[in-house]
Amino acid sequence: MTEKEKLILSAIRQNPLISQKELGQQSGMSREAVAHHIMNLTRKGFIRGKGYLLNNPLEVLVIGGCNLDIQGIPLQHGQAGDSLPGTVTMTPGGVGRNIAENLARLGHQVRLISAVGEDDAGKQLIQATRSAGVDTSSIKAFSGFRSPVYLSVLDPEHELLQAINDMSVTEQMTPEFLAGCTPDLHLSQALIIDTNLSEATLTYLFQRQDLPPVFADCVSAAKAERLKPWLHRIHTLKPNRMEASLLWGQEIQSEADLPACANWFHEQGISQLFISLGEEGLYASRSDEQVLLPPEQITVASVAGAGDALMAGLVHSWINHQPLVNTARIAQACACLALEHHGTNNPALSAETIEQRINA
Ligand SMILES: Nc1ncnc2c1ncn2[C@@H]1O[C@H](COP(=O)(O)OP(=O)(O)O)[C@@H](O)[C@H]1O
Ligand SMILES: O=c1[nH]cc([C@@H]2O[C@H](COP(=O)(O)O)[C@@H](O)[C@H]2O)c(=O)[nH]1
Repeated sequence: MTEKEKLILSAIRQNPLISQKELGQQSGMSREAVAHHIMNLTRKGFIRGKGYLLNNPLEVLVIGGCNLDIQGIPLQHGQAGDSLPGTVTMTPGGVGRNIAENLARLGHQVRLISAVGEDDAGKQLIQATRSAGVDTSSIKAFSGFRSPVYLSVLDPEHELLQAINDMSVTEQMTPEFLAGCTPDLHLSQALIIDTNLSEATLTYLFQRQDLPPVFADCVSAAKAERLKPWLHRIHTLKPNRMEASLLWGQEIQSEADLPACANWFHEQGISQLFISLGEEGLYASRSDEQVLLPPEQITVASVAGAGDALMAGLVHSWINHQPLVNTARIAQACACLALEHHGTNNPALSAETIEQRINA
């Protein structure tokens, strides 16, 4: 797509009923030149027809992991090295996929770029993600690979004991692969990435000049380090306490350390920082405003997916121009809904449920 075509497409995206004359005035081109570019955009498949209806209007793009989550919870404590009766569940997961699913449930147009294996698990993951309302046309099934699996074992109180991720196919999301599925990157209102992406792929993305605001999820302490060279390119970052300490290079020992930590992130170029503090709530910071939100009193059914639902709430609030305190409350409500559900994502999530919850 040429620069002029990009200009025209983004003006049409803002106002699909815009006239060719107005397009010409906005872009400094003659009406004839505009008509020519519109014809080319239609030919290339970006415009569907009269009225300039955009093909696949994209609000949010998510690039990240798509996993099968297998979770085991024993009924009682036991000895290490022994097996125990309990429940084992299998649900769709993966940080990027979870965020995309939650965003679709919150009512947004969202496309997920991800990689699975050419196997039954991959088919089920794509099907479940599509049923939740996500555009799955950019999830590729790679032959010769198994779909990614995240295996977690909780204790009888539902706290995470240990988890293992087996995600080699995720490495297939190479710069070349991403280049092929992101010609329209500049059209989305936000790009959400997770650190399941390799360092080379993150480097490719962060060096692009057509990035919309980037929301980054650290995924885990082991993977958070991948973001360190790119903090100046990130609009919104959501680390938990451990991940924030690791990136900051100092340990957050108490509440009193949070403002200094947030300042450091803002100095690196982050506009919005949200540190998830587990059962201690959520710390939110923009350069001129900070808030420490106390936790909601809830009964936790499963800890998995809370941070991902929180991230979806952050994107949702940003698209809706919410002030910081509302943003934190909405995002925390999304996280709590995930925590109250047995499984990674709560199908009861919607913009209405969240509004009712924060106004209750
Ligand atoms: N036990 C809990 N009770 C109440 N709220 C919780 C609890 N655990 C987490 N939360 C809420 O969910 C958010 C995300 O959870 P957390 O486990 O910190 O996410 P992450 O996946 O980022 O580590 C927290 O910031 C907090 O608001
Ligand atoms: O290295 C990774 N670990 C874990 C996940 C995903 O993170 C979710 C659970 O993490 P949390 O409890 O932090 O929300 C699961 O869906 C799991 O598949 C992932 O994408 N990559």
